[in-house]
Amino acid sequence: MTMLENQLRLAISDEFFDAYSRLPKKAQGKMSEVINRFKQAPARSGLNYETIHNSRDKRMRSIRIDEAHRAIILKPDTGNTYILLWADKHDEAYQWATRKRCIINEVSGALQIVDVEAVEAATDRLQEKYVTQTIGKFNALKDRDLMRLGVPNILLPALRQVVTDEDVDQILPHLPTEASDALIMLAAGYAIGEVFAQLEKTKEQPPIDPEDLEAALARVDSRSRFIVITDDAELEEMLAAPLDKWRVFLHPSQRNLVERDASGSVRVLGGAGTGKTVVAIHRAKWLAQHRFNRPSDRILLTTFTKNLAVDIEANLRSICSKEIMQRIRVINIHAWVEEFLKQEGVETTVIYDEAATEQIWEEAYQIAPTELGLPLSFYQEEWRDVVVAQGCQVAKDYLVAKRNGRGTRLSRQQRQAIWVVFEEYRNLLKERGKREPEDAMHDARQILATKGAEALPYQAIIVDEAQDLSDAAFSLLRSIVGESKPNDLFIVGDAHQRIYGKVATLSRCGIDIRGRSKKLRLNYRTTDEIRAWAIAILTGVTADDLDGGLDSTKDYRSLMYGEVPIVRGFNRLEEEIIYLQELLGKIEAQQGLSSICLAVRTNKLLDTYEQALKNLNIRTKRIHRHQADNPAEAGLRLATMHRIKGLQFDYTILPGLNERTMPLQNLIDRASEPSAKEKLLAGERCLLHVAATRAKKQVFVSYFGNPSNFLDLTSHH
Ligand SMILES: Nc1ncnc2c1ncn2[C@@H]1O[C@H](COP(=O)(O)OP(=O)(O)OP(=O)(O)O)[C@@H](O)[C@H]1O
Repeated sequence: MTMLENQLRLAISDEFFDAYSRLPKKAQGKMSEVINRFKQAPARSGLNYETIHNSRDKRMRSIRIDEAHRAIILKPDTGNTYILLWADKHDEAYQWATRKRCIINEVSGALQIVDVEAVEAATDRLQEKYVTQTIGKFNALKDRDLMRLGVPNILLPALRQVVTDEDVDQILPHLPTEASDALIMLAAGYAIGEVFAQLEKTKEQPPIDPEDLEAALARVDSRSRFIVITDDAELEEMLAAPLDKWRVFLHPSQRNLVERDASGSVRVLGGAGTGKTVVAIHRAKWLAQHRFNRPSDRILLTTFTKNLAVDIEANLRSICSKEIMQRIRVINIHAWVEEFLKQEGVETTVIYDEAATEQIWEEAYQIAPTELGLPLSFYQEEWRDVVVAQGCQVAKDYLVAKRNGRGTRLSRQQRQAIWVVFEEYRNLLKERGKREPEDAMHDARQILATKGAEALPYQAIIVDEAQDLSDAAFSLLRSIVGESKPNDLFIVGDAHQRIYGKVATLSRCGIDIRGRSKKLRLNYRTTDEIRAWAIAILTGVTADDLDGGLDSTKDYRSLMYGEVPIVRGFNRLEEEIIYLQELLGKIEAQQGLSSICLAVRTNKLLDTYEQALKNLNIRTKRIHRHQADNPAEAGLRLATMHRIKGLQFDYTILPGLNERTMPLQNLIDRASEPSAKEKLLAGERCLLHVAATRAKKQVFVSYFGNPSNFLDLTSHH
């Protein structure tokens, strides 16, 4: 009899997969056999379900894996759903089981695993701390409301004792993930109504049956930690490879974005590492599977950087069938535009490197009105921040363009006089068969306007790294997918990570996200120490919400903890290199060099470090633009900070953070006016923020000579 025939079902918790991956290889093999036997016939499988004495949950049983190891399974009193929870050495497995209880939250309906012992200890600690009367931070909140947000009953007394932010930190590790999200928001000062609204819990669940495991497992909160096995092949696969949890377990805030119809375009914000890319990938799959599944349907998943597109495609492949993959096109926006123009017979080279336009700028500058006395850099900034940013094609566009954030005031006549230089620059480019990316996008849009969106197969577009796309890019994407319709655009981004200076406003590009804007708050990548350090780098930087409003980082947290980034200073490069050599040796002894990325501000610096490390016989490997990184390949990863946007590593090493390198002095000196300088400085801070947030475990920062001014701020952390 198979599982389905006798209606017995097996659910597995996310923690089980962690525990399983820590078992010795042989025990893993045995464990798989046990699962298979269970699936054949749970009641008659010959498996011995041992009761666990002193267990806080009477339904916990142990099953023998081999001589030394046991698995813990929840055997239901009623119903047919068994839940596999843990695997470990005999004594440790029993200890785990005695501490835990599996409960169905009576208000939220989620199935939750609570470490009763740890919760009791935390409650005692807080009660001892506040023996005298104090006003708890969350006292005004009703029990029922907290439970609706996912707080288990048993944690309410502890929560009532919370006074300071440190107390909140004590509680967070014991909460189910949906409730930690809510608590972070409450601690950051959100009103309960706002928390309900943002976490989509405005409606109370219908009455909950606290015995009905199956109903509980089907709820979105439970699905962040349990999977009901319906497909044997899927299970095999999950057990065979070390499980990337993002493939299976989505946070409720993530799943609510993925598996849901949207009446129009959606925008998702979230700090570094909150799973924006994960959500984009799952969304593409869901749409291709459930919404746009005719053979001719196509979904475009686009990014700003080429590397990330390559990486995303590899990840997408790991969760999609071949058939679904055929309907999803993953390509960075610039490559798409070049390909499209080529198909349309437009011969042009798109130039991405600003340095490559320098010569042409100088030629155009020859005709600049001398009476204005504006330096070339002024024209270049004005071009980038006003003309290109707002897609000005003719003088009239520029005359009415907004010049927010530009310091020097210009009269109408002056604008007219200046426009001549821009026109000349554009013409010179065209003469040489070249185009700037934004102009190429504009041209592509013009072509589409005559052909109509029906000429293209795309039913939906998903955008990652939206913060680096311009108005021209979004206007083009709108044309590609056609008139507004349900599920048309799904846009994820984070303005704190904007490193190419382009600011778009979606509403100006025909993209209306009102009522469909969401936020992700839990960092799944880095430790909270790295997150806090990287946020401190952003001091003074204001971030927008991609639609003309503001975004904040006050409710952005990580639930993993580790060491604060280590900052070391040296007098000379040679000394820094000796330090790096030692550091690399230490990490290599534990984990191999391929888990480390060394990232620096400029290509020139990268050459310097590469050479120095080669001289020391340290194996290195540069990160390529066109190739997904193969973790099996040996060697320390090397890249510029720009190149690693969207990627991640166990460790990042950020050397050469000297006074004149970060911010890059040559760049800052070119600013023609204070406001332009401010903008460049903010961009440099964002760049360091991006680099620091690539690390999962640890960040090592160093400099030689005088340190970067950005580092001062973080020393207080
Ligand atoms: N639900 C989840 N469960 C487990 N891991 C997750 C989950 N969501 C995301 N992650 C992991 O968190 C890390 C960061 O995810 P992702 O790259 O999607 O974040 P991001 O928001 O796009 O980051 P960034 O903006 O910094 O590039 C990845 O290792 C991913 O696998």
